[in-house]
Amino acid sequence: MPAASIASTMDETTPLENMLAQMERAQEYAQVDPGIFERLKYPERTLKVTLPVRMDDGSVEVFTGYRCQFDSARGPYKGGIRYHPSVTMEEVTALAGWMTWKTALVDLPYGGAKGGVICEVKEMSTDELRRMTRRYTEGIRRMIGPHMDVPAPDMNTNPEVMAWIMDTYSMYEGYSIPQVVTGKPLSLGGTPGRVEATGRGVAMITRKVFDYLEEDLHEATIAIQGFGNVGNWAARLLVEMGANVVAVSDVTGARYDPDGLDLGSLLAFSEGGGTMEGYPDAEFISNEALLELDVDVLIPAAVADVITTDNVDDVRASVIVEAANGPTTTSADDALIERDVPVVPDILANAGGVIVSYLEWVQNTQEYSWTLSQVNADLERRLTGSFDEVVDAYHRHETPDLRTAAYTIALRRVATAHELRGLFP
Ligand SMILES: NC(=O)c1ccc[n+]([C@@H]2O[C@H](COP(=O)([O-])OP(=O)(O)OC[C@H]3O[C@@H](n4cnc5c(N)ncnc54)[C@H](O)[C@@H]3O)[C@@H](O)[C@H]2O)c1
Repeated sequence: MPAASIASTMDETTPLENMLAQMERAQEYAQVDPGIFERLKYPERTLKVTLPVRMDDGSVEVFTGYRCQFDSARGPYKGGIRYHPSVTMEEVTALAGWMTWKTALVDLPYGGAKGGVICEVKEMSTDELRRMTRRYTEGIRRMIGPHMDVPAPDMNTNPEVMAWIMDTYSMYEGYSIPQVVTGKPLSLGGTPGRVEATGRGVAMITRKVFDYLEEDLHEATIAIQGFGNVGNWAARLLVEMGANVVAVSDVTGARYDPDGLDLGSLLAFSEGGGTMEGYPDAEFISNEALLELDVDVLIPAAVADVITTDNVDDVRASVIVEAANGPTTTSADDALIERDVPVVPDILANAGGVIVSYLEWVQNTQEYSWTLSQVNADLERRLTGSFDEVVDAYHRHETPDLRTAAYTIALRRVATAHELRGLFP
């Protein structure tokens, strides 16, 4: 059983229940129209697709996939596609809801969506993954489109997978439509800066929260759960900013060195296909132990529901920056509020990815391209501006935490769009 599922069964709430509780808590401050608030608790639609795929040995395996479109009041649906054994319709719905609040919080002209396929990519060849991706794209192609719903990468999907989706969609339409997905390879209309955007945003937000707390990021100790796209870029950029990354993990476990890890060697090892379990240096500890390290910053950057009532009392970090979606359950949040531990919520901390996805889509739509420094400057402007808005709302509304402040802003923006558009018909 994957660790993610173990964590969720031990805790009392699911990601969807956590999201609804986060909305309820913010409604006290957002005070949006009760009818609109009721509407915002449910997705507009979710498609379940059955995907028969020819495997390399000639057999046929049948996969299940989903695409949930949560809300489109502010613009086309936007959200990643995840390949993971723990994908469920309920999890995809929560992730689509979080995308809705995230795009609203950072003020992008988008709604929210999410997709997922239940599969174990480590056990599949590239050809099998490509055939599954094409079949999934065929399954959801009536829902997606450059002005309708624009997918992007998430866990275990990458620019190559986006290229297959773009190709399959374009084949059906009869001409090339790069802007149907973001996170594409550079030579297919991808933007410089997209691959590292989420990790860069996490690093920028960590620096920003340190400035806000009037603490020095230089030499601050940092533990990061998950050393995939988001975790490894956040680690590199935080080290560039002078911080001390002392622990990182993947699904096999964590490596810990209180004096700071040799990140270059870890990156080379993992890029060569190595796992934390097989890495020869630094102390090997469990993912659970990483979450409980006495560090300045804890960055969960893997799966949902890892900070729960079971371990929250043992979490000793002074600040938590949520790079993963939904890493903290509602009751764990209550304990962190009680202890005054600042948590930068996922819908703000990991919004760098969707911001640069938006910049990619804008470039594709305008058939024009930007430089890396233009992209990074725009990312920083939007993300740090959103952080300031959240801090302002936190003080102005006297919300219990930054998450409630972020949701208050997001709920009001989405509700205003619904109010202005009116109830159909
Ligand atoms: N990629 C993006 O642009 C993006 C944007 C916003 C949010 N996120 C979120 O960030 C998180 C990580 O995404 P990613 O793109 O880096 O994925 P990834 O697949 O590149 O990396 C995931 C990492 O988590 C580890 N992992 C998987 N299951 C684990 C478990 N049960 N316990 C501990 N570690 C585990 C993997 O070994 C890997 O190191 C996800 O929650 C995702 O939704 C990603």
